[in-house]
Amino acid sequence: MPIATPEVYAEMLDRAKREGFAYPAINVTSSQTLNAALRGFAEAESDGIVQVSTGGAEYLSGSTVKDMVTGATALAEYAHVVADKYPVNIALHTDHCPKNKLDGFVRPLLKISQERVAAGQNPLFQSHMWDGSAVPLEENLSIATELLEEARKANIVLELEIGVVGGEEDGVVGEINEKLYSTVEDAMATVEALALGERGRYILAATFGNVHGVYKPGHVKLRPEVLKDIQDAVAAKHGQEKPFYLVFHGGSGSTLEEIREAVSYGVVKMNIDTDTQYAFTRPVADHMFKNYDGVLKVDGDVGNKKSYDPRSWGKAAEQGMAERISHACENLLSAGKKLR
Ligand SMILES: O=C(CO)COP(=O)(O)O
Ligand SMILES: O=C[C@H](O)COP(=O)(O)O
Ligand SMILES: [Zn+2]
Ligand SMILES: [Zn+2]
Repeated sequence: MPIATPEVYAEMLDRAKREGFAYPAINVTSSQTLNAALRGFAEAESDGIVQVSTGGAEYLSGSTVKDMVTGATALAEYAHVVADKYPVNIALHTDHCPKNKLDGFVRPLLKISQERVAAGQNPLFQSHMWDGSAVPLEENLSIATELLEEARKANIVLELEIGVVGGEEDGVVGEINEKLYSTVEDAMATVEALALGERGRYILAATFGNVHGVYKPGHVKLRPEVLKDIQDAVAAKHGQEKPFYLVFHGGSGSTLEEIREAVSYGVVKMNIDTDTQYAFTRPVADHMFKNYDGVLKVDGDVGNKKSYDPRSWGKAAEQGMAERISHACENLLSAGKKLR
């Protein structure tokens, strides 16, 4: 299928909320991890979301070039070509973008899509995230208002974040505190500033103890009921059931119970990176250890071309990552639900 059009993406999100499932959103950093994601979604017969972080985009441009817009554009153009060969709908998204990177990432990408739409084409990406969790809520929502209008002009969905996700991204490392839980007041202020879709479509990363990465059991305390409280409070005031389309960050390492409970409160997108990174790298480690004297020229020998050809271990890596993604589709109940 071609990459999801704005209409198909809207239908994907609406259907997920209506039918109570969510899409995995998989971070990719190369054509190969993208191919793995497409394969994983196709094998699960699930539509899905592929996303690029600012660091991923920089890496994609070439590790010495380091230009986020170049890398994100290249990945998206490549995806627009190869996605055609898979029987599922894939939306392209960009992940966490803090304030100091907006001018070098989300704003120029929005401009590229606005130009495409003005020329009668579809946008390059279907959604972008503005991560204002490091600035005060008022400023977060004021920047969100401006970006929502720009996104609307390009038929793009905006993701925003209230509360803070733990881990490297938001600089909250090691500590678990109340900032990791969004409040009903934050949610009310969000609706005040952005309405509920009438001024442009957005999805909301409301946090409930989420932390990026995988930790030993007991470290992360997810409280999905925070999402229910937020949905119920806004529903009571605005008369819409489950008003927000919610995003679950830090999906790696979460239990099936936590995932299913969050989905039941209106999560439509769950980000997974760390677990799929491991699933890609694990078979490579296996290959290198098992073929030690093939990938290395041990004791003056010549090694084995078949062992060090990047395709030989790359295929195993893709398969490992694809399997983890199919598993995520089952956990999130998107498996078997591809639109058409
Ligand atoms: O939230 C994420 C990307 O935005 C992914 O988090 P994990 O690496 O914990 O899965
Ligand atoms: O937001 C978290 C994702 O895992 C992205 O990570 P990254 O910035 O290292 O690419
Ligand atoms: Zn954040
Ligand atoms: Zn995240």
